[in-house]
Amino acid sequence: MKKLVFAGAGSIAEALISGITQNRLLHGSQIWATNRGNGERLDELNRKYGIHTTYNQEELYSGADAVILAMKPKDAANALGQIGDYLGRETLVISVLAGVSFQTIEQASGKPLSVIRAMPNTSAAIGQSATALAANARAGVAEKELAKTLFETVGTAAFVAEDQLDAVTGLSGSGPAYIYYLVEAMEKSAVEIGLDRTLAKELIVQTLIGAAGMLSKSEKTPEQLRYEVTSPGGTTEAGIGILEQHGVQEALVACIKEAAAHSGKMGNTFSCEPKQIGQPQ
Ligand SMILES: NC(=O)C1=CN([C@@H]2O[C@H](COP(=O)(O)OP(=O)(O)OC[C@H]3O[C@@H](n4cnc5c(N)ncnc54)[C@H](O)[C@@H]3O)[C@@H](O)[C@H]2O)C=CC1
Ligand SMILES: O=C(O)[C@@H]1CCC=N1
Repeated sequence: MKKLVFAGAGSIAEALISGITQNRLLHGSQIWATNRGNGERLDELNRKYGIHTTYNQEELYSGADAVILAMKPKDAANALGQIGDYLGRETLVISVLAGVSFQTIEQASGKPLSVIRAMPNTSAAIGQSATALAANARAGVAEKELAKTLFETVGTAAFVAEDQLDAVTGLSGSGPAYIYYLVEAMEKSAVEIGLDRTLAKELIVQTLIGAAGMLSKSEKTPEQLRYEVTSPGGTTEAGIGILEQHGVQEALVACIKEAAAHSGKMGNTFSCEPKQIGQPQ
């Protein structure tokens, strides 16, 4: 790949740019980005990663091998309406938009496009995303390979059916936020029980890394691993008893189901006049 374009320059675009450049799949000079009008943000990305930034659509899209749609779903109809004219048939469109279907993307662009939908997460910034991908019927073997290589550079990547993507979004797209929420509570309580904030952070982070390593390397289920920590009549049992009283596991199940359902609804915030695919613009 010679030229990769980001339409949208927010959190997920930066996480991907960071992971892609750190892992040297592409040099910053091969990456281009634009946003809705925040020039300072584009300057920041240019300084940090050496990428090109522009509001000139012709310059942005010409010769692009792939364009990553990385704006909010509600802004995508407008964006696709504008950029559809600049996308060549050979340009692969990669959408990270939560909940927006292939059909909607093609209708909004008014063009038959090779589209790959991807649901990464922000851990792409350090090469640790868990990404699920789905390809439309026009995306061929080479396009799928390109997308897989791109997302494997920033973590793991696997193809799923399009109808699985809302579930993936609720689970692993939003997933890092659930973990950070838990860590916020662990940090708050650590200070309240008398630990130094810096020490607490080190202990929490290593505990997470260790638990993630056990989940990944051990053949035991999470439940078995939890039982091994929980000495009868001990501290873990006392603590988990409080989580059970508060219905924390049920709350987490409801959280993930709600996030997945919301992903499905996000596609509906994308409203556009359907264009006839294949008609001249
Ligand atoms: N933040 C995350 O962890 C993840 C986000 N996503 C998806 O990525 C997309 C972006 O999310 P964030 O980065 O969190 O949002 P954000 O709000 O941080 O960034 C959105 C960017 O899109 C730009 N934008 C808006 N309209 C535009 C237009 N017409 N043309 C070009 N750029 C335009 C904005 O200026 C901004 O740079 C969403 O669709 C979301 O569903 C997917 C996976 C993870
Ligand atoms: O919160 C969101 O809608 C996006 C999609 C997955 C993670 N962030």
